[in-house]
This record gives sequence, C-alpha cells and structure tokens, in this order.
Amino acid sequence: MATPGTIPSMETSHDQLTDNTVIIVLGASGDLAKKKTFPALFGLFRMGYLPRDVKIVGYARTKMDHAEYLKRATSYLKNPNDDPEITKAIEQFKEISTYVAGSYEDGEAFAQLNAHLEEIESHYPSKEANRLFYLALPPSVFVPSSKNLKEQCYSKTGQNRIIVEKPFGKDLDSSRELLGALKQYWTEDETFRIDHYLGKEMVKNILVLRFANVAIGAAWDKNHISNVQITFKEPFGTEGRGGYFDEFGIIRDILQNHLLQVLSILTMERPVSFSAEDIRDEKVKVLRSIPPIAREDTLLGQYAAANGKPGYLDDETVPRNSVCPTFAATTLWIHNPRWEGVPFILKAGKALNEAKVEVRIQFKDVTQGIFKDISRNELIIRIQPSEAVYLKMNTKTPGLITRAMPTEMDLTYKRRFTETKIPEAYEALILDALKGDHSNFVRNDELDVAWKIFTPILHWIEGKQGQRPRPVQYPYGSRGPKELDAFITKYGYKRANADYVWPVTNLAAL
Ligand SMILES: NC(=O)C1=CN([C@@H]2O[C@H](COP(=O)(O)OP(=O)(O)OC[C@H]3O[C@@H](n4cnc5c(N)ncnc54)[C@H](OP(=O)(O)O)[C@@H]3O)[C@@H](O)[C@H]2O)C=CC1
Ligand SMILES: O=C1O[C@H](COP(=O)(O)O)[C@@H](O)[C@H](O)[C@H]1O
Repeated sequence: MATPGTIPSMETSHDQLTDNTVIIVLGASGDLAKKKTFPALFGLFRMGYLPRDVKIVGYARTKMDHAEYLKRATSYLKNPNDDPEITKAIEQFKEISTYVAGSYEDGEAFAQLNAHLEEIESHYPSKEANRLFYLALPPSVFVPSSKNLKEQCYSKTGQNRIIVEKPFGKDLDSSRELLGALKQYWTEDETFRIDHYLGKEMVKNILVLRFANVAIGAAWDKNHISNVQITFKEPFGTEGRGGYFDEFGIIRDILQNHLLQVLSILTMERPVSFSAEDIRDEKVKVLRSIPPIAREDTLLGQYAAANGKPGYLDDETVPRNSVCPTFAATTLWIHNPRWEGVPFILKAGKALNEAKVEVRIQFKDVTQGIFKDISRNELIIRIQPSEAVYLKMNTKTPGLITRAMPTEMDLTYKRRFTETKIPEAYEALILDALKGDHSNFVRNDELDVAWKIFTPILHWIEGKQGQRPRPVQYPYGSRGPKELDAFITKYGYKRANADYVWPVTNLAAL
C-alpha cells in the first residue's frame, strides 16, 4: 500500500543514475562552484544520495596541483564544531575528487579530460559509463564548452546529462540564439537549465499547498484575491561585482527568472499529473496569458550611499552615471478567467533593510455591514529566511467584548519540523538531475515566453542615451524607494490596522 501523502510521480525515480557515474564540474575554480556546487555535492555525498562509487572531476583554466584544488573545492564545506563524522566525510569526499586544467575553447584539452574520465571508468565493474556535466561557467563560454563536451567527452556507453546555469541570454533574441546554439549539441532531454529558486523548499511546497488543500484551492482566484506581491530583499549591495551586475540589472538578475518562476507556479492551473511535462505545460500556458510589462506598471530604483555604506555609483567597476536599476517593482496581469484584474507585483532590490523572500497573497475585504474596517486576510509564504506559511486572519477578541481583531495562524518550519533538515536548493536540483527529473528545471519554451514578458521593458530601460528612464534613488539599508508604498497602494494593497501587536519574529534568531 502506498504511504499516505505520497505524491506518485514526485517520488518515483525516472531514469536515476545509481552506478558508474562521474560528475564533471566545469568552472571548478570559480565562485559558484566553490560556494554552491561543491557544498551541494558534498551534502548529497554525506547523506548517501550520490551514485555508488561516484567520482567528481573539476575542470577549469586555472593551473592548480591536486592539493591546491582540494583546498579550494572544499573551502566552503561547513564543519563549525569540528564534528569528527563530518571531518571523515570531507576526507572521503577529497578521495573521490580530481582536477584537470584546460581552456573551454580547446578541443585537445577536452580530449585530455575525456582520457581522464575513461581512466576512472576503466575501474567501474561494467562498461556502462554515465556522465553528468555541470556548467558553472560564464555565458561567454557556454557554447564552446557544450560543443567540446559533445564532441570529445560524450559517453557512448551510458547516459549524458548537462546542467546549465543562468543567464540564458539577455533578451528574447539573444536567448533564442543561445538556445539554438546549444541545441545543436544537446537534446532538451539531456539538458537541465537551473533556476535555483525551483529547488527551494517553499517554492516546491506551493504546488502542495495549492492542490492538496481544498480550502486554499477554493479561494485561489480573482473572486477572493485582491493582489499578490512576490518580494525579494537583500541587505547588501553589488559590492565587488558591480561590473557584472551593471550589464544585467535587477530585472534580469531576479525578476525575469526567480520571481517569474514563483509566479507561474502560484498561478498555473492544476496539472494532469506531477510529471515534468504536465507541470511545465501548465506553467507555459499561464505565462502566455501575461502581456509584456507596461512602463507605467514599473518603478525603478538605485541605491545611494547611506548609513556608512557606499552607493551603487561609488563602486569603481560601475560606469559613472549608470542608470542600471538595483531595485525594481513591476506589476504583471494575467488575462485568463481565473486571474483577470488581479495585480501581481514582483519586487526585488539590493541594499535594502533586510534579507527576505516571500509571497504575500492579500484577500479582498469582507462585505461591510456587520463589520467595519477590519483587516484583510493575508496568506504569506516565506521562502527565506526561516521558511514559514502564515495566515493573517480575524478572530473575536477573547473576553466579554464582541470585537474582531487581527491575529495569525502560524506554520513556522523551525518550530513545527524541529528534526527535519531543509535541503539546500542546489542539493535538491542536482539530485533531480541525477534522477532525470526535469520538473524543477526550466524548459526552452518557458524561457522564451519569460523573455517575451520582460524584453520590451528591458529595451526601454537600456534604450538610447538620454531616453533611458532614470531610477529613483533610495538610501542603502532602507525599504526601497519612497515611492514604493504609493506604487503598491495603486494596485489595491491595504496595510493591516496598525493597533494590533503582532508577535515579534526575530528572523535572525530562528
Ligand atoms: N512565522 C512568522 O514569521 C510569523 C510572523 N508574524 C508576525 O506578524 C507580523 C505581521 O506580519 P507581516 O505582515 O508579514 O509583516 P509586516 O507587517 O512587517 O509587513 C507587512 C507588509 O507591510 C510592509 N511594510 C513593512 N513595514 C512597513 C512600513 N513601515 N510602512 C509601510 N509598509 C511596511 C511590508 O513590506 P516590505 O517587506 O516591503 O517592507 C509588507 O509587505 C509581523 O510582526 C510578523 O513578524 C505573524 C505570524 C507568523
Ligand atoms: O541568482 C541570483 O540569486 C542570488 C540570491 O540567491 P539566494 O538563494 O541567496 O536567494 C542573488 O544574490 C544574485 O544576485 C543572483 O544572481
């Protein structure tokens, strides 16, 4: 009998790589590999989720000896209390790790990488040789690397998969060009495009919250919901990577990918099954109902020096007079029967007052008459930090008076699921790629429709000198531009009555 609560197609392993597998990390000397990829691989290794006898091979241009490489690759593995079990696991992780140096354009260097892989595979018990390639690389070398991997390192006796990191282009045309180039070498089935927000626990939870709860599902439409905000806040600026950031801006960095992915899961219709294609079909369908963002539905900001912190333009790597937005709020509209007229406000900013990513669904007012001025219901899905779902609702004030007061139903994960470790997004996604499960990866047509929504506004922002909109300034460490509250109010958001004392949530302590 199935375990109660099992989600059949979410649990089954599709084409899982269980043996004879090498994981090859390209860009192994870089920041992403060091901070995210290797720690995620180590986490999976320690928990026993990697294939039996797996080997991990790093590849990058930097010339390093074995010891230097291991030092770099393990520099972000955490063992704060010197736990001997973790120390032992780190040593075992080092034993399965090796490194090959070479450039991304040089076919000969890839032939040497292939020889290294064949040597490893010659010790496997069967001829089956599976290879999972992870491109932790800048986009400028996506195409030559994919080509060389296909031509020199493609296993003929097993499965080949390739994980690609964003950015997938800069607008609709460049995205199509990149996708077209990669398609020459790797099929859609072999390709796993990462948007790491799809690996976050609370993003994965949205489908279950929506479709496994009749009460929530029944209120999920324009008749009950007034407006939705999807918010990303970071308390630090672009310090150190201003040069990179200036080319992309906050819309490409966060809204067009991470927040739009959350929006599509939040608003899609119920899929026929939880299979990857059924889910992604529904995501594409809802995204196709969203017209390009209008200029008047946009608020752009750029942080200025404050509180002893430098402004965006103080970064020497940022062009003087740059009008690159470090904050953006945009409102999207979905033209379908479920959502017509409901504003979806996506907002994201660097150098704000706190670290927080959340979805805030604000319901409509109750009919007046028996009540006057009572707060609206809000359902908040806090993605990070401290995962939580809470519902702001009204209740009778306890006691002999008959008055309604706002209060909360609170599902804070750290209080409710004390024993459970929430996996890192990259752990969840690499495991999915090993299973061959595409549900939490971005399909090519999803990307296309996402760029259609954002390209016109990006072209306007980056248009001719002198015609570009100038972002409004906001102080480093603030809630964002002072125009923000009026912007949100314009779309119907109402702040709760101020007289209720909410329980204090010290996010840092949770
Ligand atoms: N599990 C948990 O953590 C739970 C927490 N609570 C507590 O309930 C209370 C209410 O929760 P919640 O609604 O999430 O939080 P807030 O009341 O702090 O925020 C509500 C909204 O108002 C905005 N806002 C915050 N400060 C201002 C301001 N000065 N002027 C105008 N707008 C502002 C926020 O936007 P922005 O983010 O852009 O600033 C947010 O969109 C909080 O104290 C929270 O700690 C209740 C239940 C569970
Ligand atoms: O993709 C990106 O995401 C990070 C934020 O990721 P998170 O998992 O810490 O929420 C952001 O800092 C970075 O600018 C962006 O490129």
